[in-house]
Amino acid sequence: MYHDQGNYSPSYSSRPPSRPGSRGNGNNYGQYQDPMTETSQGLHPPNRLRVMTSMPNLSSRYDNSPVSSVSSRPRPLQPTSANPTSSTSGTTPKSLLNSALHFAGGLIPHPQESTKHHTILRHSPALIFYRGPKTSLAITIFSSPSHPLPPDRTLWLQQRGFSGDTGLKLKSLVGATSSWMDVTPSTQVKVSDLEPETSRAWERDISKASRKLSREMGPKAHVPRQTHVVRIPEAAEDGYFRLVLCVGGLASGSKRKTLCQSPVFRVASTSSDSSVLKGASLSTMPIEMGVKVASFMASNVVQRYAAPVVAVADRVRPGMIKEEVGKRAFKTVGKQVRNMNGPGSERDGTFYGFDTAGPGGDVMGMGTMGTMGMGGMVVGGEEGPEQPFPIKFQGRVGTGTGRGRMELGMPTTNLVDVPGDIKVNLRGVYFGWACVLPGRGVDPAIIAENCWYEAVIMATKSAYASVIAETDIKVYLAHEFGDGVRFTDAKMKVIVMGFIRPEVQPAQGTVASVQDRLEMASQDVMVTMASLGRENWGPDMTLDRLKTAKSSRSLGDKFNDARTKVQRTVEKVPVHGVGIRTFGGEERDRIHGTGGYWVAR
Ligand SMILES: Cc1cc2nc3c(=O)[nH]c(=O)nc-3n(C[C@H](O)[C@H](O)[C@H](O)COP(=O)(O)O)c2cc1C
Ligand SMILES: Nc1ncnc2c1ncn2[C@@H]1O[C@H](COP(=O)(O)OP(=O)(O)O)[C@@H](O)[C@H]1O
Repeated sequence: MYHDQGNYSPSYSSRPPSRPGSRGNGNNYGQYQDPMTETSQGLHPPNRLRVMTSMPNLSSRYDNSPVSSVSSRPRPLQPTSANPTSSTSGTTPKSLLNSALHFAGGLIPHPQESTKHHTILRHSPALIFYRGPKTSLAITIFSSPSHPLPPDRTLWLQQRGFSGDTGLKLKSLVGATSSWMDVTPSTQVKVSDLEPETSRAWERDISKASRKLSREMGPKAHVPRQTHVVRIPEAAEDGYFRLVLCVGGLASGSKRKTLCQSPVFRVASTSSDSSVLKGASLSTMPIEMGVKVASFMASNVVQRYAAPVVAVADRVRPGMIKEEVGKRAFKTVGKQVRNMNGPGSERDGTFYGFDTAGPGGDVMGMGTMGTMGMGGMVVGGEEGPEQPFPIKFQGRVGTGTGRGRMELGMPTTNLVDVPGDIKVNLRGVYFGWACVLPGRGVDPAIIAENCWYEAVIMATKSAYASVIAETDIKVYLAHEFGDGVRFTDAKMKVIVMGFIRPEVQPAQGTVASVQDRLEMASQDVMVTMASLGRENWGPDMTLDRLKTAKSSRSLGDKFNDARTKVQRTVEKVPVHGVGIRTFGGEERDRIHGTGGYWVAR
């Protein structure tokens, strides 16, 4: 702790968990909930004829009037944020979009398509609202017992009515010459990694589809093999798509062979979009009515939330994202670290006596390991943090699980509402300073204002399967606040000063023993205390430095700063959640990579 006489004395006494609870929802947009996850209690899709004829009565149908829900299973799209306890009425963007989603989603009556040996079942509704880099589609692949899925199976996104700008973008993004885009999910996860509500909904879909397949093709003609959550790249824009299951065609260099295709689906944002009817056929026409309804309702409401920000964003649009991304020194440093085979990685392995897991796939930037002096106890040089550190951000204290407190005697704060770029770029164990802001959840007698504590910051693989590679951020403050003290919901500022080590992931299906975790944790705390105890590593000096770095910038740089700020604001406004496309989708695609995940059945 800084400006305090208290000694650090970790308490390792075991106490029972007092409040087991959930983690943050992994949503970058704070409290905002994904409209797609709220459909489970939503509206019963009106009958087909009404779709075509009821448009003039929309306002009376959707303005404030709760409409009774007859049934509807959850429509899983986003396993990290399923929230079945939602309202079905009102004029919030989400409830309006829900209505529209059900309104339109029930209209295309082909949730599965089969060939002789393969079936693709679509779990997601036919109408998928754009939700930024997390736009995704869930399917389950079935195949006949004689045709298990080959390991080199691939999934491709094919746009119907593919042309114009979108075509060019897709091509430039994948460097391909055709309109097919490889969207094979990058990560395999276990069923236990899935959000339970979502998992159950998929299982219900699978049982229903299995029964239908048995009736139509004979008992057990096709059996479930894999469920895929495919990330729909932003470059795909609005329009009609289907997924095509193939074998070969990637690095293997072999020719791509089509096995089966998914039912068609529609990706729609609420931006005014001339491609609305592109790719639509007679059988999909009704859905367009739904989309129009949704756009009409959502854009009216969303305008109030997002219009000012989007307007500003549009003015500063050119090149902004490039600058933003270019400024991410993380990337370069991350690469350096990844290239550091040899001394650095060996040190981590032996230092903690574990096999260390490096950053996965597309995760950028682990930060810098600095130099280890003083018998391996400090990170970084005497002159203070090295680029890209210090990195400052803020989050909110979420609910804990009680596990760390009980098992290690070390409670850790699960930080939620952390900016998306932090969750995407940090991966591993870091050290720095943290300050709990006065206000909600904070007893001023226990936590003084403006008090910076030495902190271990853990950016670990997200607890639930997620469409893009994000981390959960946990903070351990090197201070004993007393028995059972919590500051849930408080705001916390964090300054990351340096990188200690990659996260240690024990072998799949196992957890590190309490003793090993305690060993790692106490080593981290010691490195943190020793490193931050040096002259140029204090919080005040760091804050001054951060300020000076800003004030010594040229006017041009400052202008860039301002633009970055606008960009951040845009990213924070839940525009993606309500289906508005902002600029920079392609850059985001590059950052997030193919994304997606799959489970074996
Ligand atoms: C400073 C610190 C570092 C830790 N590092 C690791 C680690 O690398 N791997 C691991 O499996 N557990 C590690 N742990 C232990 C778990 O993260 C611990 O069980 C966690 O605090 C429990 O929180 P949770 O229930 O929210 O997951 C560490 C704990 C602390 C306090
Ligand atoms: N030294 C500390 N570091 C971080 N959080 C602390 C500390 N002391 C108390 N807390 C509080 O305790 C909570 C975590 O404890 P708990 O809910 O038992 O979860 P866990 O055991 O999962 O870490 C934090 O959210 C925070 O409010």
